[in-house]
Amino acid sequence: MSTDVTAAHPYRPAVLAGGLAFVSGALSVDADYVPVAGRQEALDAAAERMAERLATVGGTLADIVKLTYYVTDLSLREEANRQLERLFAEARPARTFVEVSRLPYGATVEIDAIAQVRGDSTAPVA
Ligand SMILES: CC(=[NH2+])C(=O)[O-]
Repeated sequence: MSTDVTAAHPYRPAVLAGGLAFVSGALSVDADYVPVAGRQEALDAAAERMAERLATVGGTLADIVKLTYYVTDLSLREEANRQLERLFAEARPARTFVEVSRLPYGATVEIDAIAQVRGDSTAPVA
């Protein structure tokens, strides 16, 4: 999936502050902002886009300490739990999981994150 990390938005995909990376919410949409269909596919799309945003400040999934999931259907929680196990194994981040009435572009999932970016990152903020 191509990304929107360089697209024009009035916010940055991720911001470094005090050794932490704050990742803007990543939606389950494709490169044309069309909502990704399918429960697992939507979760995976949002996670992939969140990881791309984190990468703009040199972070990886291994750096994540907190996730927040916003979903339009709370019954996605079981699939989201399996996704977390798949992506993070034992290195489990903290998480908040909430149902919301609507998300931008008709997406069904949005994920944001806080990460502790390690190492000597020289990645520019996009
Ligand atoms: C999609 C998103 N992060 C926003 O703030 O609209």
